Amino acid sequence: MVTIQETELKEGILEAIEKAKTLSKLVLVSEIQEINQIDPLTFFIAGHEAFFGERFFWKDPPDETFIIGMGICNQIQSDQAADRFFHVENEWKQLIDDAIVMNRYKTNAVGPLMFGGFSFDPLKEKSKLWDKFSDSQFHIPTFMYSEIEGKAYLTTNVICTQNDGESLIEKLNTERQALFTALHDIQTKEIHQLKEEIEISPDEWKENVHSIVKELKQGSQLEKVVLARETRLYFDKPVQVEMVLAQLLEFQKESFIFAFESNGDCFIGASPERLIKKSSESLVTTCLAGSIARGKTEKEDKMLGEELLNDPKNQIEHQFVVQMIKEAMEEVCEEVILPEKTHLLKMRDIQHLHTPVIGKANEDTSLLLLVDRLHPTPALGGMPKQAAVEKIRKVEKLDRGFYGAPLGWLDYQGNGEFAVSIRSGLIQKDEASIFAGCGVVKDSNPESEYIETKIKFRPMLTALGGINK
Ligand SMILES: C=C(O[C@H]1C=CC=C(C(=O)O)[C@@H]1O)C(=O)O
Ligand SMILES: [Mg+2]
Repeated sequence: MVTIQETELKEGILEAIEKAKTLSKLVLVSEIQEINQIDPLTFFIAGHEAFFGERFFWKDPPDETFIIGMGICNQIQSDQAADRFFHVENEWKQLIDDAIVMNRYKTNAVGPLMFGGFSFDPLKEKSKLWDKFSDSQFHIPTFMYSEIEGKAYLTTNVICTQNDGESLIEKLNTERQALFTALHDIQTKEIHQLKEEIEISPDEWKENVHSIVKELKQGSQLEKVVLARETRLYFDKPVQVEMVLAQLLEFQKESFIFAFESNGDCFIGASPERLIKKSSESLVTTCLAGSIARGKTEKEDKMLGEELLNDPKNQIEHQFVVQMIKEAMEEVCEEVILPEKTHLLKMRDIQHLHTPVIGKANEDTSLLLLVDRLHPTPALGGMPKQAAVEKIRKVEKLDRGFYGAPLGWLDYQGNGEFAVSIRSGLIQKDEASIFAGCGVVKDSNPESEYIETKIKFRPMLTALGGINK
């Protein structure tokens, strides 16, 4: 049980109400305390009754950072396409500029933090699929459990207005107590079963790959276009997000694992791809493109890895990403370091060509500025960026929504991390959509690319119960 330091939070709230009166605006109060570790998934499950639809879950690949949010204390959302990254950053700054933060810890990812992301392309014609999400959507949680390098913290955030009074403190305390009581009363529920799996227009997708290959060969300005597709799944009862998360945590340990609930739907996945991480001035990003299956034996797996490393088509696909990310990083960094040789990154179902890139950011470089500069990398868009995005907008049947786009967190000190939200799906009660795409270059073959997307569906399909483990 956490001991709640009521007095500190109370003082903060009373101060914030006064400040709200003086400034005639909302004031955010944030209290942070170190607590005993709680299993992150258990904390997420504990919010099922009281905070369903208002939760998020985040884990990074080395298991250094777990962030679980409950309740929406405030949100930043918009469907505005122009300058959307700048717009979100501005709103965030305005909120935290006047915030009262009671933080004695020198740790990232505690205190005021917003979690969320952006759609892949705000100019794509909208379908019903993503009507529960805005093009830019971030939640500032009421309660947040952060586990950072083995230490655990609880943040409590509250927005105060000039009309609030002491009853706000009582309400918050009751909610917080209920959440911690629920930790000891986790009930197992009957698991959903997959009834039907429908690939959306696979032949049309292959036709699209074929046409793009033809265009690339004819010497258009385009050099690479990533094409994605969808599989729709039907279940016998509502999908239990918690069970899917448990599966992802068990089988996709090398990935970012995320869940983001919004208005009853849940965007969830296990992505191996980091877009950008910022901790003070230190930056880390990843070039990830070029894929092959895992082998059934160690020997076969090694052989496949070697084949991938030496395959010209996959190397070209990968090098477009390296080229673009290197350029982007050089614009905003004092120094950029990347290995000379491409590495392999192996997950349970797939292996990729991988080039990690690190840099030291110039002083005025913000995380969202970097997200803006990098999204979409040629691992999800293509080369050149603008022409590829326009091509995808025109020919792709899928409304990508949040798939393939930046998803992650930003704290009040400017630190944070965004993944590229691939190997993901959208859960909608007793239905779900899962997404997968492929980098199409001159030497692509529609059938092989199709098989590659089949492999990329596997992490989500397994987690949803569609493939026996
Ligand atoms: C677009 C996806 O993967 C990207 C990331 C790694 C490898 C890729 C590839 O080899 O095509 C893709 O560029 C996806 O998983 O949906
Ligand atoms: Mg590929």
